[in-house]
This record gives sequence, structure tokens and C-alpha cells, in this order.
Amino acid sequence: MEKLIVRGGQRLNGTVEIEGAKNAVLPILAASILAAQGQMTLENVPILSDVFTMNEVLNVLHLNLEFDQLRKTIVLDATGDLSFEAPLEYVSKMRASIVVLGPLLARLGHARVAMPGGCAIGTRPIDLHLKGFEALGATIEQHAGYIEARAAKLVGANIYLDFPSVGATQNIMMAATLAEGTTVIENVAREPEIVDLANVLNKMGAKIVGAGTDTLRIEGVKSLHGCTHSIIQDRIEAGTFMVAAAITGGNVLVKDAIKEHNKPLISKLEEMGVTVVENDAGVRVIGKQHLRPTSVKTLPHPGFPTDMQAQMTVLQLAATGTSLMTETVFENRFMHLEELRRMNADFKIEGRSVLLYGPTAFNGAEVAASDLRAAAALTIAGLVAKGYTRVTNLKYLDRGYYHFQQKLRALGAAIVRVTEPANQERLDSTAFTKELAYQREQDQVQRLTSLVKP
Ligand SMILES: CC(=O)N[C@H]1[C@@H](OP(=O)(O)OP(=O)(O)OC[C@H]2O[C@@H](n3ccc(=O)[nH]c3=O)[C@H](O)[C@@H]2O)O[C@H](CO)[C@@H](O)[C@@H]1O
Ligand SMILES: C=C(OP(=O)(O)O)C(=O)O
Repeated sequence: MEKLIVRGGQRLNGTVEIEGAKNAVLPILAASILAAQGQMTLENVPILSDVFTMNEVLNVLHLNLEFDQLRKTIVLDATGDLSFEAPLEYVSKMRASIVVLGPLLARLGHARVAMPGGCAIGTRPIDLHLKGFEALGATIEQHAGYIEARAAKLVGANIYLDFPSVGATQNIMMAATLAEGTTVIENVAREPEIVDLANVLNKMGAKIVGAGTDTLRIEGVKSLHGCTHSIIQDRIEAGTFMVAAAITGGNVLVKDAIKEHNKPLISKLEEMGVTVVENDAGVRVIGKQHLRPTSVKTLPHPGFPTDMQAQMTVLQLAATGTSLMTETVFENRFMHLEELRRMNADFKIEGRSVLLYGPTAFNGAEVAASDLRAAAALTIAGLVAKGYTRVTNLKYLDRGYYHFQQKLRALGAAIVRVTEPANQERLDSTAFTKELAYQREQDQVQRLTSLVKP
């Protein structure tokens, strides 16, 4: 079984580079379906398993695409005859594939997409997406695990979202780009990834105003075309490294990080006693040995992001005193905490809130990730734990983090990624040190190879 093995106790120091945002690139890949003329070129694409899954979905829909991983660029061509069906095999792998529904409906007037279902963090219904399509004139049928949407033509409408859902905002916005007349969507999500998608759609010929506010106004156009776009930086990956720097008492420059995108996190870090400095190079985080406790509540942007909740609870557990975390976005996103209990964490869950009793003397243990942010959070706990922490279920990590362990190693962490079969003896400390030295050498080779750009 593949594992991350961390030997705790190293402060993180140095500079870390952040990839393009997973949550921006996935809907933007889906938006390529709308490009009836010309090619789409997407730059700064993160090399993640979710991106490969979305590429497979687009292949099934008959888009042609080439992913140049060295240049982190994808070129897509959607000018041929497209298919309207995204089968379960792909949608079940990744919920975000539901965002192909809006573009398919707009481009073809017909879409059949498998129901995404829930996941480890919640039931995650898509009623708001469907309500939006219906308001635009589509008929929706649900049968045999599939959603079938049809519309001879979509017509602009006024839509109010009961909750500022990220996926519903993206899906309805994409469908509305080709609707006849004007669509106004109120109470929309305001995440930076929504703004990135709207920017791409406008480059493709759409007429969208209001992205980043709570109301979007979309004038429908006849057709859209390809464009070139560089994906924004992943604020959640950036935030994850900020927390890792803070908890280890380190000093890390998160290169080119946009402070504005991580304001709620940075404000909490500062409240806890961490020094955060923004300059032209990015955001520098300087940790402190004694952290103050704090209360955090997850909310839609510009509130504290739910995708940073698990990592933040680890930092709160390290603080001296009792902290509070309230999760309001997903109903079941505390699964990482029971694993942290195995590392000596003390907490009490009461409904959607958890009291976290610090300071925690984390002990190394074997822990399993339940989703991608849990994987990051458990690894962060491992960075300050006594002894060795083994994090399993790395398929989740690979959904959202590229070269996570390499980046941590470059900052000084003692971490390796290995296959440790169940029936084989565990790496002892000598074997771990040898493996760490070997993986550091491999990092060096990779760094030198990447300097020789093709
Ligand atoms: C690929 C991607 O971008 N994923 C992000 C996106 O997910 P996603 O787009 O799925 O998240 P939403 O904003 O839609 O969901 C937020 C909440 O609204 C509920 N809801 C949503 C739609 C709907 O029709 N009905 C409904 O009840 C969900 O169950 C959840 O409780 O935003 C989340 C909230 O910031 C992030 O955690 C995810 O990382
Ligand atoms: C919940 C997340 O992603 P997704 O919506 O793709 O499951 C996440 O990125 O933390």
C-alpha cells in the first residue's frame, strides 16, 4: 500500500511554488465544450488525477485534447460533432464532472449525465443546478441514475440561488452564455474560481458582468470560440503550505501567493500569533512556537473556506487553549478528526461544531485519509508529531496536490512516499533515513531536468 511516511520535528524553511487551481481548471475544461470555433489553450494546468479524469470525460464527449505535462498546457478542440452523454464510470470518479451538463445543454440542446451522488464530506445534491436549467427553459428528467436535460432553445431568466453554490453558479452561468436574451443570477458564489471561469468565458466571446459579486448578468450570444488562458493559482494549496509553515514554527515564502484570495485564513493565522508578510515575491509565513487559540466558521467566499477546514483544525489543536471550528458548508467534514485522535488529539464534536483542546503533543500513528484535505491535514500533523506518521489512501491526495511530498521535502521536511506492503516489515529508522536521502537525490535530478526546458 502506498503511504506517506513523515518523521516529525523539522521546521519548514524556504520557498514553495504553487500550481494552478484544481477548482478553476475543472470548470474551465468543461467550458471548452462551448468553443464551437477555434482551439482552447489552457496554461498553468495542475497535473492532478482530477484533471486526467476531466480529460477522460471530455474525450468521451468527442473533444480532442493534448496535455503537454512538461509545459503544463492543454490544447482542446471542440469544433467537431460532440456526444451528449457523460457516463457513470467517469462521473462517479469525480463529482465535479457534473459541470459538463450546462455547457452540453447550451451547445447541443441535449445532455445526459450520470448523477454524481454524495461523497465522504456530504450528500451534495444538485437541485440548484437543475432549478437553474429549468428556469432557462430546459426540461429535466431523472431516470436510471442519469439526468437528462433538453431544450430546443434556452431563454434568459431571472434566477435566485437559495445558497451560493459554486458548482450551480458555474453550471448555470455556462448554460446562460448561449441563451437568448439576458439572464440575471442572484446570490451566486463569489469564489476567485468563479471569476476565473467568467474571464475565460468572456475571452471566448460571452458577455458576463458581475463575477466576484453576488449577482451575475449574462447577455446571451450566438456562439463562442476558443481562447488562451492561464489558470489562477490554487489558493487552497497555498493555504495548506501556509498552515504547514505556521505549525512547524517555520519561515516559508509561498511564491506569488495572492493575499486577497487567502484573507480569511491569513487573518486567523495572525490572530493566532503567526507573522504573515506580503511582498512582491508572494506571502511569507513565519510560525511561532506558542500559538493562541481561535474560533473559525467556514462560509462561502469571502468567508473561511471549507477546503481549509481540516488543515486549520490541526493548527488549532496545536494552539495553547481551546479553539472552536464550525463547519457550515458541508454536513460531514470532520472525518479527519477521528484519525487525529489516534495521534493524541483531544476534541469534542457537537453537531456542526467541534471544540479542539490544545496544545496537542501529537504522536505518530498510521492514519487514513477520507478526502483530499484530510490527507493534507494528517500530513501536517505528522510534521510536528513525535516519531513516524503513516498516511494512507493517497488517491485522495493526488486529486488535489501535485508533488506534495517533494515540495515539503524541499522545505526541509523528513517525508517519503513509499509502497509498504502489509505483510512486509515496516521501514525502520535506518531504512527511512536511507530512503529519504534517495528521494532527495531524485528531487535534485528532477529539478535539474526541469531546468532543461523543451
Ligand atoms: C470542484 C470544485 O470547485 N469543488 C469545490 C466546490 O464544490 P461544489 O461546487 O460541489 O460545492 P457547492 O458550493 O455547490 O456546495 C456547497 C453546499 O451547497 C449544497 N448544495 C450545492 C448544490 C446544490 O444544488 N444543492 C445543494 O444543497 C452542497 O451539498 C453543499 O453543502 O465548492 C465547495 C465549496 O466551496 C468546495 O468545497 C469544493 O472544493
Ligand atoms: C471538496 C473538494 O473538492 P471536490 O468538490 O472536487 O470534491 C476539495 O477540493 O476540497
